[in-house]
Amino acid sequence: MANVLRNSAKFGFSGVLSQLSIHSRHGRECVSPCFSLQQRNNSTSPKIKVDLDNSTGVAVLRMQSPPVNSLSLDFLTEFCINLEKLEMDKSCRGLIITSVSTHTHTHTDTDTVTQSHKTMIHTITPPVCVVSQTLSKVSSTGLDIITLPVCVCVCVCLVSQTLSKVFSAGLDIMEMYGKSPERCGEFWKAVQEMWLKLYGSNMATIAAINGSSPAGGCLMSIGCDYRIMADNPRYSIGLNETQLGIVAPFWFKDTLVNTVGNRAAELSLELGLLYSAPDALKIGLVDQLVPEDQVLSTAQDTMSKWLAVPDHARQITKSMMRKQTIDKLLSNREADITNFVSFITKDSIQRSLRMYLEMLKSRKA
Ligand SMILES: CCC/C=C/C(=O)SCCNC(=O)CCNC(=O)[C@H](O)C(C)(C)COP(=O)([O-])OP(=O)([O-])OC[C@H]1O[C@@H](n2cnc3c(N)ncnc32)[C@H](O)[C@@H]1OP(=O)([O-])[O-]
Repeated sequence: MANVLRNSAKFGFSGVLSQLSIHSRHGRECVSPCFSLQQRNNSTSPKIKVDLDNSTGVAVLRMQSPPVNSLSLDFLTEFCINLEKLEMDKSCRGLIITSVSTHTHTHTDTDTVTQSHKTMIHTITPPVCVVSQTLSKVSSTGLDIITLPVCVCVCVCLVSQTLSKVFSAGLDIMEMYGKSPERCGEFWKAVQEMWLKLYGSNMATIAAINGSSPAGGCLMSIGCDYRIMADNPRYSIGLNETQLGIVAPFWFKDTLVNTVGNRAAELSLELGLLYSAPDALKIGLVDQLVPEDQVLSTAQDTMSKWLAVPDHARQITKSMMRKQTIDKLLSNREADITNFVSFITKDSIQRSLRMYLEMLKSRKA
């Protein structure tokens, strides 16, 4: 739809119609899907797993980037590639976004070292199991120095933490802290791209929020058409940027206003509020609460209702509702990047981010 929206500025509303009729996947032949396991297409990348059920036309995209599904440049790039692939796949009409509820990420790596040579393994999150022909060791630190015999082949097996408490912790703060202006600009462009692709998607999109969803995680959720959240007192959702001393850009704000209305958005943004699930439901930040173990099945049931509406009618309506908001960013993209870079690289903002990171770590300790 992003393309359709872009073109529609040129062609007017009838242009949207004709564009959509070209892009419409099923027109009026909308069959209420049953969620069988037939013809399943799978795609797994390190941080994201996608299962597309061709019999229903519904894809489930699971974020699986420990420890908290933070949105790094790599993550966002993978996310956008997956979204684009699904968007181009005519058999895919609906997308559910969720986090893996219990996650076991296995990674193997090999290395050759000489006697007494100390190898530092950086990229491990605990618990970690390091296995070699002569060594078997468990580390709880995630950062270990091991001494190995001559030319031994090391097999590193990583079993990561579960992600059961988090949908997404939002933008990866490490991407905004201590980075060059060029890198910050590249990162911000990827954040824009994620939102443009999601908010303008032709697919019906549902966020199955099975964990906390602050800041960028909330943006991803409100970028979808519908939100179902686990009714768990530990989870919260909201655009809490001001709590970090940073400012949510206009298109975060616009998306929130479009979701909860001006007054609730004003309170929410200025105070950087994180809402409990019931409070999020009360202001309309999420549409439905369900027990945690029913989040995905409810999303699938709900999706069948969305897909019972003829695609072209739903897409044109979505376009009418979102086009203005999307166009606003499209016509200010470069200025928005420049603005973000000059803001985020300021000493005072960097200090705020460092304090926030320290707070996160001390809270953990
Ligand atoms: C203009 C810009 C707009 C900005 C938009 C944004 O999205 S700004 C983003 C706003 N986002 C927020 O304000 C959310 C901040 N995060 C949280 O509130 C909590 O982490 C949680 C509730 C998501 C999960 O609680 P939990 O008890 O399950 O987990 P835990 O707390 O123990 O964390 C585990 C590890 O992950 C680390 N880490 C965490 N988040 C981030 C991050 N975004 N990035 C990077 N790292 C992050 C944390 O430091 C810790 O590292 P350590 O010590 O192991 O090296």
